[in-house]
Amino acid sequence: MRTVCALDGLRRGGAVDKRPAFLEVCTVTKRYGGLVALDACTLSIATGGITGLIGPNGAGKTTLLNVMTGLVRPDSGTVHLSGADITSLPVHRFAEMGMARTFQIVRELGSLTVFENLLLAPRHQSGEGVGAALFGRRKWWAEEHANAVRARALLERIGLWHLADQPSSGLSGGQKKLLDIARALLLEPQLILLDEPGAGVSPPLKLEMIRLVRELRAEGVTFGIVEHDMHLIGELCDHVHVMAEGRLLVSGSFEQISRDPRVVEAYLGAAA
Ligand SMILES: Nc1ncnc2c1ncn2[C@@H]1O[C@H](COP(=O)(O)OP(=O)(O)OP(=O)(O)O)[C@@H](O)[C@H]1O
Repeated sequence: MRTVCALDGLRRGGAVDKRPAFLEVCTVTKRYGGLVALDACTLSIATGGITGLIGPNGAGKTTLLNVMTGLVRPDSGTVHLSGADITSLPVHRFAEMGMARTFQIVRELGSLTVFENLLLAPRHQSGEGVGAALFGRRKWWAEEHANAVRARALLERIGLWHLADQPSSGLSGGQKKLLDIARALLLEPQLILLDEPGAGVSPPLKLEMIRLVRELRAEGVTFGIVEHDMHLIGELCDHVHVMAEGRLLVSGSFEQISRDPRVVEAYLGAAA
């Protein structure tokens, strides 16, 4: 697989990830009025790895995730998946291309049970148009059965099967985050982008999350993780990009970026 855009990280110092890129953003700029949320940002997520995206508040991490998943269109620059330019694709095509994501704040589906939440999550399946209703009923039932089996298997995997019939509004913050990952997994993605998976999650469930992400990576899933929890980043990520003011500041292993004075300065500057 070729790398599409020249890696600015080389010029910025730190260690460049030499593995093939699964997802690349090339000189992406996004403005909100006079505010530059992303400023010619270039970085990549390596195939089969767990890449961390960190940076102080307002650095542009969530905006970048939104651009990567088609929710926000960049003013300029491109997004490439396995070398193909996907910048202008409609948002639903991103899932078909093998991408799924979770959100910083889990969408509330309060009155549904935990199991229903998974059954009603978007997934790849046959259309439900008139043609499908007339000719595809048997196939539709087979798919619904397979979906239920899969939903159960996923709930067992994330340790929430015993809560399947409970309203999802009663779940803890961490359980909701795990359920959101399970919803993403229904798409059978090759790449999952997690937006602050550790926020509001208790230490035992954080361990559960670490175990799940490692297990999925071993099965071949690629991850991109936006996170403020440095313990989670250190435990999971084989490569970390540090963003500041809409740009890539420095990249490297967790150990490398932890001792980089520019990283310390970016965080202290934001706190000042
Ligand atoms: N829809 C929007 N309209 C206007 N400004 C926005 C919008 N989305 C983001 N911004 C601004 O863009 C900048 C980058 O925001 P973004 O949420 O991407 O940062 P972040 O690194 O994810 O921050 P945090 O760690 O606090 O979540 C911020 O100054 C933010 O206020």
